[in-house]
Order: sequence, then C-alpha cells, then structure tokens
Amino acid sequence: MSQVVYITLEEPIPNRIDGIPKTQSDWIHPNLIESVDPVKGRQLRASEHIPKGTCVLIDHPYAIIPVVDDPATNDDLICSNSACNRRSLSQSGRLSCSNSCIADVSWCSSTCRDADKARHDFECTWLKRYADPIRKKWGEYDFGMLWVIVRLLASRQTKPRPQNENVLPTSQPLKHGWAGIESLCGSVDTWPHEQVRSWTTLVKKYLQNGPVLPHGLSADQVLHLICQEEANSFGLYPRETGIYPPPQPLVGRGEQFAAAVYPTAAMANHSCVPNMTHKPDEDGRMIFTASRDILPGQECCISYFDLTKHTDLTSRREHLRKSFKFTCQCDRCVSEEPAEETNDWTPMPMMDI
Ligand SMILES: C[S@@+](CC[C@H](N)C(=O)[O-])C[C@H]1O[C@@H](n2cnc3c(N)ncnc32)[C@H](O)[C@@H]1O
Repeated sequence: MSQVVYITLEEPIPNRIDGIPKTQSDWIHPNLIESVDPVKGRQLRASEHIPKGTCVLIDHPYAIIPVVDDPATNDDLICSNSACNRRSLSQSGRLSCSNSCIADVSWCSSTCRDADKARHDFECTWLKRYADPIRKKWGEYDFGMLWVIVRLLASRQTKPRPQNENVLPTSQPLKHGWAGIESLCGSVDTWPHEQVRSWTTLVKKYLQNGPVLPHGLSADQVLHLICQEEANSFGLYPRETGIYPPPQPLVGRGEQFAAAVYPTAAMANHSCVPNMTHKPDEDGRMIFTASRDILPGQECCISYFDLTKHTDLTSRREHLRKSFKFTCQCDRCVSEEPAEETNDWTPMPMMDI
C-alpha cells in the first residue's frame, strides 16, 4: 500500500505538464498574476480559474548547490553545470574539478564541465581557498549559504542577460533573471540585529570584491543579497512538498539534496492549507502544480515545510517562527486561532522552503 503511494508521488513531473515542452526553461500559467498583500507582501494570485492538476509555474534556479553529507563518497550530488543540474551522480561516473577545489563540485560529462567553465572559474579559487576554513570555523550551514551567494554572483557575472530579462516569455510582468533576484524580499531591517552583525563579519572575511571574487559589488550590496537569499531560498527534496491533506499512510518529502534560489517561485507565500504542491524536476527546475481547483482571485500558495511533520496550530506556528522567522497568517492558522490569541505577527524572512 505505501509503495503505491510512493510510486504516485515519484511520477516524473514532466509527464503531467501538458503542452509545455520539456526543454522550456521557465513558464508561468497565463492565469497566474502578481499582487501585493498588506501583511505578507508580494503574492501569486489566480486571475481566472486554474484547474486541479495544472502545472502553474516552472522556474529555473538562478543558483543551486548540492547539500549532502560526505560529498567525496556520496552518490547524490548534482551536476554543477547550471544548465543541467542532473541529480544522483555516482562516484564512478562523475568528473571532478581539475583544480581539486572541493568534492561537492562535479559534472556528469565533459560536455557539461566545458559548458560550465566560465561559471565555475568564477567560484573555483574562492572554493579552494575558503571552503575548508569556513566549514571548520562556521559550520556547514554558513558554508552553504555563502556558496549560494557566490553562485548567485557567478550567474550574475556569466549568464547572458536576455533582452527581456524583466519579463518571462508570457504576458506576465514578472521579473526574471538577476532583475528577479534584485526584487526578492528581505533586507537588513527584516532580520535580527545579531544575525545581521554575524553576516557582516562573513561578508568582510569571505565575500569582498577582489581578485578571488571579482563581483564589483559593495559590501553593503552583498550583505543585502544575503538578507534576500536567506528569506527566499528553497530546500530541494525528492518528493512533493505540500500535499494536503497529507497522504495516508504518511509519506514525507524525503532527504534534502540541494538548496537553490528561484527568482519567480520565491514570490509564493506559505499556507498551511496550500493549493499548490512544489517539487524539483530532474533538472533542478521548481515545478508548482495546482493541488485543488484554484478560483479566480484566490491566492496561490505552497507549503514551506513538510505538512506531515507539524499538524496543530501551535506546532505549525512555532516551526515557522523558529525556522522561517515569521508568524503564519494563512487562512487556516487565522481560523484556528483561539479568540484571545494576540495577533503579534512579524514579517520575517526564512530559509529552506
Ligand atoms: C519567499 S517570500 C514570499 C514572497 C514575499 N511575500 C515577497 O514579498 O516577496 C517569504 C516571506 O513572505 C512572507 N510570508 C509568506 N507566507 C506568509 C504567511 N503565511 N504569513 C505571513 N507572512 C508570510 C514572510 O515575510 C516571509 O518571510
């Protein structure tokens, strides 16, 4: 029985994307629009009916890193070529950096390694010099965060900027590429002072503009980018996040294998009764799928956490406050609030959706 559920969840996403070529890198449903909520900020909303089962969004990562234990022996690395991102590179079948920067960097083929040369050259010296000391002194989480920032900067330096960077190839006025990254929420004012102080130190020590990292931005601009990245990055898991009600028997989303920043997917707010599920496809693109019929005017939300793990109001809100630094104001939480509960929400950013 559980095997049947598992197979259903593992069905490759592209099979369900009717009419959208698999090669297309980004796509937005024509009925999906951006608007602004006074409490939550930017949001995705349906302008017209979006039927259950419809693909709502496909977004290519602007930066992505593998997140695995013991990368030298782990078979779950992703290809470093940002146009590939193929997962599950076995030790025997993958190519490592000829400069031996870090074991986390590998490619699935020489074609991918060659195609990724300019982008990897940007990060290689930095990784070789700083990865070990950062991991030892600051730990894996801060290393991963700094590496995502370096990869954002690498993409900014090396990705060709399309003429229509500000809009996806639909009629939607949604920002895309680096313009999308610049418009992400999060700033020094939305994070606790202590946190910002710690990131300021990291920027001074490891992310200054210079020969090792020639990005051309000021320290304040890089600090701002960290505040945005921490509020908007996604964890990548093998199975869907946000199935509601949770499947019986309970099936979680599996182990995280990567972290990434998606310029458009980051606009989705959280709900504890989401109407979209999200899951990366085999190329690291984030796919949103309508899990119910979405009516005109309704907000389109994902769940930032595995709904099988936190079920009652207190547990859900505590988890979101602790891990994502905001108090959930979704319809379900608001409707379940006891009458006397004060409305003390603070719009704070989060990490690892
Ligand atoms: C990934 S961003 C989502 C897009 C964001 N609203 C914007 O303006 O770009 C996450 C931030 O949105 C806000 N947010 C998302 N879901 C929320 C919710 N259920 N309740 C309150 N705030 C929420 C929080 O400030 C959170 O840090």
